[in-house]
Amino acid sequence: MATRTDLDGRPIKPLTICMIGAGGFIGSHLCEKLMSETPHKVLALDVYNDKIKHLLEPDSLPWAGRIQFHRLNIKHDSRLEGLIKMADLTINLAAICTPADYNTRPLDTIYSNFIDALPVVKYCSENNKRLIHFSTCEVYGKTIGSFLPKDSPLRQDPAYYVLKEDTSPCIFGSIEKQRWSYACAKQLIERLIYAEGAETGLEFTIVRPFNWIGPRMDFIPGIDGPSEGVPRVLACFSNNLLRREPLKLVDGGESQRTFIYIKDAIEAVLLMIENPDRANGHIFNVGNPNNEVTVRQLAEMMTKVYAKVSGETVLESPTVDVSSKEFYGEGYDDSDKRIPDMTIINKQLGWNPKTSLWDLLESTLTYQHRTYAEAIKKSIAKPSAS
Ligand SMILES: NC(=O)c1ccc[n+]([C@@H]2O[C@H](COP(=O)([O-])OP(=O)(O)OC[C@H]3O[C@@H](n4cnc5c(N)ncnc54)[C@H](O)[C@@H]3O)[C@@H](O)[C@H]2O)c1
Ligand SMILES: O=C(O)[C@H]1O[C@H](OP(=O)(O)OP(=O)(O)OC[C@H]2O[C@@H](n3ccc(=O)[nH]c3=O)[C@H](O)[C@@H]2O)[C@H](O)[C@@H](O)[C@@H]1O
Repeated sequence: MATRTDLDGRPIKPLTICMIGAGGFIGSHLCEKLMSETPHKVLALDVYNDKIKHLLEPDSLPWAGRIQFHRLNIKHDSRLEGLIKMADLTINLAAICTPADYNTRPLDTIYSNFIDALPVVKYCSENNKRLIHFSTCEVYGKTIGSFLPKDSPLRQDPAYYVLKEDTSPCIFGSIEKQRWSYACAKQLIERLIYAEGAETGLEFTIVRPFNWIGPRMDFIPGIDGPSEGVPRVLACFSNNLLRREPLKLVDGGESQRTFIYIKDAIEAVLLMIENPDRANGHIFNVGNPNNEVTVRQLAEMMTKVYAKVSGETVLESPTVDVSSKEFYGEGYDDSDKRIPDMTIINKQLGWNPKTSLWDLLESTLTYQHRTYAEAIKKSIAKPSAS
């Protein structure tokens, strides 16, 4: 492998990275990238490893020896500090991060996103280790514009909706709206990390992902996850399409999101890893402002793309409306619109997303069809056969 250089032309020394939550969606893509394109070593920590099995076995893989899996729960495992000490850099991805959990399991959500992250921050700070912590775009909550009258011309003014790391406020709903337990816990851990940076000199970078999507995201209920489980929207809609059911639009599907292809986002994380002087002390939005749609438009586009990649016809009624109470339960609320400002990441790392929503859905739904269509057919056929 040729010597890698950073954005300032300096050679990059091989690093040892302690990656917590490496077995999840983002972790699996980050491990894949680090193994195939860099000389860095990864200590991969997680409770599960199904999504990175292909990187761990067999022993003859070209990167064998550079990735080591440690099955552990950071809630209660004394090995954590030792592993952080062994590494040059810690990346913390571990979290409960599906909206269906925020209002039904708020205690677990708060513990996972705040309390369980505390020792990680402490060990990094005490041992002078760099930390890249995964937060979320949900810390912005609702836009200022959402409080204006529906017909206010100010709603068209980006100052009222574009989300900027150093100036936008964090606007959450009332305590009864337990959906915000996640955003609030993430906000507090961000504030703690920032304070460690200011008071004790912790070298940190905070990442705020804006709806990263792609293969291996979450699970398909009843196939590789619980039948009653509710994953994030990409997996919910994929599941509906695979089962030839209408896609469920929560509260009319009017909320807006910007979706980014996981592979574009991972490029940004790699730049952060390899350019500490440019990334330390910063909070970065990582999203694709050009890929904005309403959830209804996302459903329509996924329906069209899935018909193309699977060769199946589209249902007569491809979508159905459901209330948020019915779908998520009491205490659900929503972010209205999420457009990331890209000024800081552009200035510090020169990074820009590349992939259009259509293209990322085409590659992702091709993967979903190839991975799950047969298993779904079998699971549907089973009950009637028995
Ligand atoms: N995917 C996105 O677009 C997105 C958006 C915003 C924020 N994030 C944040 O990025 C991070 C990773 O997200 P993801 O989409 O990969 O989620 P994910 O659920 O796929 O991955 C999280 C991983 O952490 C592991 N984990 C959780 N608690 C643990 C514990 N106590 N000990 C050990 N491992 C534990 C889980 O087993 C899982 O494999 C999370 O912090 C999430 O809040 C992701
Ligand atoms: O990915 C992100 O950036 C963040 O956003 C997600 O939050 P959200 O975008 O609300 O979660 P999704 O489950 O992906 O839902 C997106 C929208 O689709 C809607 N939805 C979801 C599922 C469904 O079947 N139908 C449907 O209309 C939701 O109500 C919501 O408005 C999660 O909070 C986190 O994983 C993460 O922090």
